Amino acid sequence: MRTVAIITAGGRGNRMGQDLPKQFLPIEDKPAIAYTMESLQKSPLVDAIIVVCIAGWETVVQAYANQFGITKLVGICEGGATNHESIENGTRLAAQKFPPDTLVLVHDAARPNLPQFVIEDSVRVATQYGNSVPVIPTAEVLLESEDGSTSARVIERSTAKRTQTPQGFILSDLQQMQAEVDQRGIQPKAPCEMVVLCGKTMHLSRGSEKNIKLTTLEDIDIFRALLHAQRSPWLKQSSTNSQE
Ligand SMILES: C[C@](O)(CO)[C@H](O)COP(=O)(O)O
Repeated sequence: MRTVAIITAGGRGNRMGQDLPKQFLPIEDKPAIAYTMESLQKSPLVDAIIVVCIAGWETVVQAYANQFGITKLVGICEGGATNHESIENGTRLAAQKFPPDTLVLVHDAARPNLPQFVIEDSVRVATQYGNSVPVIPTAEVLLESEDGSTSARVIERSTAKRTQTPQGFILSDLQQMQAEVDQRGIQPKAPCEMVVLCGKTMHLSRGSEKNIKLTTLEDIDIFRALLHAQRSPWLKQSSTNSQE
């Protein structure tokens, strides 16, 4: 079975408050999306990469791919108005190039620090069960708030999971579920939500605290710190921390 990664880089990243979209921000010596593409390029489990990006940025993505040796890039397409529509565009392109039983890994461009074991476990679980979503436990007590300033409800922490990407699916299943939610007029926030909305079970794989999603400027600081820690030759790196 072949595996294709769809990197979603179609968002504007308004919460970052920068002129450049967050996935294109230069961090240390390269743009965020270059780190993301490199992680998937490096994985022996990934055969091909498709990038879904903001209209007009296609040539920039191709230039970065050339610059950073992303030889697995097989296609770039335009994003949609929502994350769901962007994933649909990427899925359509994947379906033009690969057979229906292809394993698809949908990954956020804004997660540039993707550990190899997270890819491996996502592929393992999706191959075994038909889908996968990397998750991490919730360390904090969770309060639900309707108005943003008060709360009267605690969410059970032990069963709450924080979801990440890459989320794995069989290409034909992904297309079927997208058709179903479109027909029902629903816009899921993430593919794992779509699966649940379609009445199916999502299978959990191992995520990592290091698989950070760049959302605010604080996340850039954390990513920089992670890069420095990973580059420190005198520190032993753990890739399988039990908390991850
Ligand atoms: C897919 C995701 O990363 C799972 O945690 C998350 O839902 C993406 O959210 P975004 O608002 O589209 O960045």
